[in-house]
Amino acid sequence: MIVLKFGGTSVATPESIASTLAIVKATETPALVVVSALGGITDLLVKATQQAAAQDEAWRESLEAIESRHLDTVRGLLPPQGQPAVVGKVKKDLNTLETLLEGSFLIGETTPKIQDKILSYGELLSSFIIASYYSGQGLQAGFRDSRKLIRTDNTYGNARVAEDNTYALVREALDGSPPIVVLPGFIGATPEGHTTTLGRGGSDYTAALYAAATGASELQIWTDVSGMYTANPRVVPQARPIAVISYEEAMELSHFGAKVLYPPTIRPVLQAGIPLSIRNTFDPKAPGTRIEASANGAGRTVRGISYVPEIGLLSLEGPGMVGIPGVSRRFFEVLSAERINVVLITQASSEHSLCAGIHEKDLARAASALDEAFAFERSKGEVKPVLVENGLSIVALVGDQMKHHQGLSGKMFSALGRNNVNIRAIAQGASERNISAVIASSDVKKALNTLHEEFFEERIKPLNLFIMGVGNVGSRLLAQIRNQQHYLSAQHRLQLRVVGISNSRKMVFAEDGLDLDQWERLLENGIPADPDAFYQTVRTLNLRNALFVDNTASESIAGGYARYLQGSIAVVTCNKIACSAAYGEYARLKGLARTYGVPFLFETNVGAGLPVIDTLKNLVLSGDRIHRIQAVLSGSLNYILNTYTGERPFVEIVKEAREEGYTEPDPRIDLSGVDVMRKILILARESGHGLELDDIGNRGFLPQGALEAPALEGFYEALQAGEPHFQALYNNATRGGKLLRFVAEFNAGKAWVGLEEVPEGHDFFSLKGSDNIVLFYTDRYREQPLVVKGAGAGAEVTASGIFADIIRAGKV
Ligand SMILES: NC(=O)c1ccc[n+]([C@@H]2O[C@H](COP(=O)([O-])OP(=O)(O)OC[C@H]3O[C@@H](n4cnc5c(N)ncnc54)[C@H](O)[C@@H]3O)[C@@H](O)[C@H]2O)c1
Ligand SMILES: N[C@@H](CCO)C(=O)O
Repeated sequence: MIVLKFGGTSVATPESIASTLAIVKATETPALVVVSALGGITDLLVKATQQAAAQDEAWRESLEAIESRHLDTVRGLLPPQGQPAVVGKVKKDLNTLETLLEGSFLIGETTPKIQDKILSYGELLSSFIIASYYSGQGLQAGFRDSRKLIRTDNTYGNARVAEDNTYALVREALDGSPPIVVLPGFIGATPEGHTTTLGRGGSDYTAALYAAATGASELQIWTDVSGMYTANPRVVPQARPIAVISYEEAMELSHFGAKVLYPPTIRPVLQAGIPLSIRNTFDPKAPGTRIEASANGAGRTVRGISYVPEIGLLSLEGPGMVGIPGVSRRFFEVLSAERINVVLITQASSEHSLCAGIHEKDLARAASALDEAFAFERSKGEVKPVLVENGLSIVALVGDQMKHHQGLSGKMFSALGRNNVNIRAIAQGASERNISAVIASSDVKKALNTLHEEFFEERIKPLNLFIMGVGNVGSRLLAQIRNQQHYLSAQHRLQLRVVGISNSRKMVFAEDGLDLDQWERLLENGIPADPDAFYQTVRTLNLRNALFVDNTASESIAGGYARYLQGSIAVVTCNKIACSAAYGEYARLKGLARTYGVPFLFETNVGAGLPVIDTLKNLVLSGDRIHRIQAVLSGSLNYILNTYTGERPFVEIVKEAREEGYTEPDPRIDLSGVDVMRKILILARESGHGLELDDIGNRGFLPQGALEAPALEGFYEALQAGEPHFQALYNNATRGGKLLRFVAEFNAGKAWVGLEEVPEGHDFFSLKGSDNIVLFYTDRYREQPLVVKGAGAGAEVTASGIFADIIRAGKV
């Protein structure tokens, strides 16, 4: 014997009922098929009853809707010649239903007993129609009325089943029945024959009773999802069905949104050791979830993640609670007297406070009852008024095997912490089957996805990027990300999603990631740019593994890093302003990154894509000490000084460097030496020296007045006018066989930058194009420095340096 149960969604339409036929045809026989009312009918029956009891004439419309749903179903399923007999019986039942509703309407009330009778027609009609349909399709199928088989007490609405009595009746009644018997779920009857209903999850319970009574080989619950999922798939799209789960785990997980099963109802089959599976009527090939009395040892430690929304916390606190027996008893007695369900309890061993999580709707009632009960202690200052917090939810890891593994709660809380999810309360019972955390409801989506990723997704980790600045560097970065997306997800399990983009005019967001083939068009059609609104959107979207990338040269954007870091959002930047601002600001940002455990990376601040800062960090981390740094750190100046021979005007070459993307957006920052000052300052700071920009000497080489011009055009004119000055500099150097280099030096705690003539054989002499070079002299590299050399400017190499920082941040 096998028992199949089809829920309301599986029998909602003629098409879905046809799907059940295919499943029943393929199943072994003998089989019992338990069905719910056609989807939506029970709600309509409840509505009609309430309307009738309220003497609202609209009950007739509800009844008409009920009638037409059933008659349409008959017409949709049965051939014309088979319809009259079935329609006749359906109409007869509908007439009785009408009489019952009419009665309620006339008296102006209903009772639980009448309500049960009315509700029973949902299942009675569906099972009869389906049995008729099956037999018309060549199955040897019959119908039995569950009211004759399931014996209950008279607790109408939630009747208790006399199981032994029921089992005997079932065995007797089914003896000699056809291979397939269709039965209504949810209903039973008292010994006197009065109709009753079985309460929440009633049809599952009916099916479990039939399976236990007949000693079935399996109970299959057919629904519209492919089993119990690792998390609610509506919140966590990557959630997947759990293959095998224990009864206890199913109980714990049953809290989660999509209520596939109400586990208490399946107790009879588990007691009888009958396996149960949850299957999808609309995807019958999917294996679904198998629930076993004990699935110990099989599969993972964490079986699923559940959550309970709309939770409030009550905290009772005060010095008068310490060491006084009976406080918690009174606390819970008050809640119990108010019939308030307690969902979660915590008390610290200091005994100074007691905290309970309850459903939000009960919060105000609970608080006033508790305040009243502890009024005396409050008046003496022994306890404080009850603290009430709402807007909370519980997220929980569930798994029988968790108790055998240390480190799971550590992993859970650090994953949540990394993503800025604040934990308000924690509970873990000694069974260790469930670790629960109370968090803000606004964090639930992020928390569930984070935990799912941590415990179930060995596959792909998403990185959610918010990119500010899409000029030379930013646009190259987007192109590189687009080209590399596939490789990263295939080879490194990283899914890069660009969720937000802004330039100084427009910004655009897409939670699932912008299409990088058309980001220009999307941005152009975006909303007006506003860095504060950008930040607010990042916070509102509240995505895990979020990264803010700054490709601007803007001071105000750099001024916003702190708020991102405080929100546990990593910051990657090629903008040098923050790290070369006042030392206090630099140190504050690094401190925030440490405090919030989130990366703050700026490798491209020095040497563009070259690994200069990373090399320096590794030297310092491994205990080396930096004595001296000698470097050429300006790609644009090196390009200009390498290209200038006195033949073409100096200013023309400056403009060329700008067009090549070597200079800052404002080339005066390069030509004045400020860019190089910033870079050597950052290297000095990373070496452990708290220098300020003003401490750095600058032997500039521009003609007088060039930097005083208020606008770029005036600056270019001054360079033009200063051509003889540049020629003289060039000639002086080359006359002695030397070359001009703009160098930077840090030595014994001091730093300076300036133009120098370097002779042949010098490390800087052969430096080509826009190359940079950095020589580190340290404890370990005393005579022969550690050298980093290569292209030190250009949008492409800079973008690749930012990209490397993004990956570094993503792998943390
Ligand atoms: N070019 C290089 O070789 C190189 C190397 C290392 C670092 N960098 C740094 O890269 C950064 C960008 O350089 P670029 O050449 O791409 O500049 P760019 O002028 O081409 O692009 C700057 C981008 O930032 C946007 N922007 C500016 N101010 C903004 C604001 N307040 N709000 C929003 N968006 C704003 C602009 O609209 C533009 O999209 C600079 O900080 C520079 O120091 C460049
Ligand atoms: N403008 C910078 C870009 C790299 O930071 C330079 O010329 O080196």
